[in-house]
Amino acid sequence: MSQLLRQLVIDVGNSRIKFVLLKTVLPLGASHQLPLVEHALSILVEDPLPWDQIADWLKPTDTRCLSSVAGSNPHGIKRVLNDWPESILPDPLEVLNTDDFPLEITVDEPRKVGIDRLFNAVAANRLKSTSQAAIIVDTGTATTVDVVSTEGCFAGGAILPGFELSAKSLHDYTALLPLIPVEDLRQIEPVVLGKNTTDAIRSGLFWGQLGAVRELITQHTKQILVESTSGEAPLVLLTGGGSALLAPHLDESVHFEPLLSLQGLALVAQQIRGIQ
Ligand SMILES: Nc1ncnc2c1ncn2[C@@H]1O[C@H](COP(=O)(O)OP(=O)(O)O)[C@@H](O)[C@H]1O
Ligand SMILES: CC(C)(COP(=O)(O)O)[C@@H](O)C(=O)NCCC(=O)O
Ligand SMILES: [K+]
Repeated sequence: MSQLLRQLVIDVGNSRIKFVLLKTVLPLGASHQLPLVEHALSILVEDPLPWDQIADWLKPTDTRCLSSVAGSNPHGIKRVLNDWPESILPDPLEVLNTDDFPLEITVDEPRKVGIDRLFNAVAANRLKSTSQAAIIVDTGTATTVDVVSTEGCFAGGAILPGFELSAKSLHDYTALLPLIPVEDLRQIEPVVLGKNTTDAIRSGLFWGQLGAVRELITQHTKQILVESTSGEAPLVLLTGGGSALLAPHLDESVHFEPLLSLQGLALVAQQIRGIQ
């Protein structure tokens, strides 16, 4: 008989905290599936925590619900845990660390890799075929462009400033450049040839980030194909808070999965519980 597993997962990043309620139908069927998103919201790290709204997500059912908290921002995680409303949200509460789950990590210092990058790799392993590598673009505070090997190992990648961080550093480290809100990039596609300071910054932020991501995908793909025995093109996944801006401009073969690391976190919690 099939059973429904609900999971509340919370990913605490450097800019935003993401809250997602996911459901998985057990036993797991086709392997190429991620937990399904029922509800999602994100707040700035300093905003009040939206516990009442999350409790409302859980009200309509009495299905069991696992909750997990993790992310790349230890200070933010502490705030979430200290504020945890035990009376309205379900225990048990799992707080995941890099050591908590099985994923081969072939980099110099595995323990130093951001856990959000590893959750992406776990989710990518669910989506890719066993003869294929994966490239994951995650546009958050930092943008990461990472590689998962054909064998499913987190193999490393590249880290660069994301949209908002780039905008902020142009303003903070120059005398004359204004702060450009990232919302400006969402509203209209920036012109390439900026005729004033603001348009020139918008152009650099948008087309520069897009160009960097494209080039890193190209370089990773080249390397993957050199090392590959199957010759299969990698699965390219796009995620993170800024991913909707890039999605329309990337190749159609790129898979847009805006909540990939939260789904990866849910999969890891399932593994730890022996649910899969
Ligand atoms: N609601 C939003 N309004 C404006 N920008 C957003 C929003 N959500 C995400 N972003 C963009 O995404 C980035 C944050 O993405 P996210 O993946 O949540 O980052 P992190 O995990 O580092 O907190 C911001 O820097 C911003 O560029
Ligand atoms: C690269 C990151 C800052 C990305 O975090 P985010 O932008 O999602 O908040 C984070 O994964 C991190 O702090 N990593 C530690 C260093 C590493 O991954 O090698
Ligand atoms: K991230």
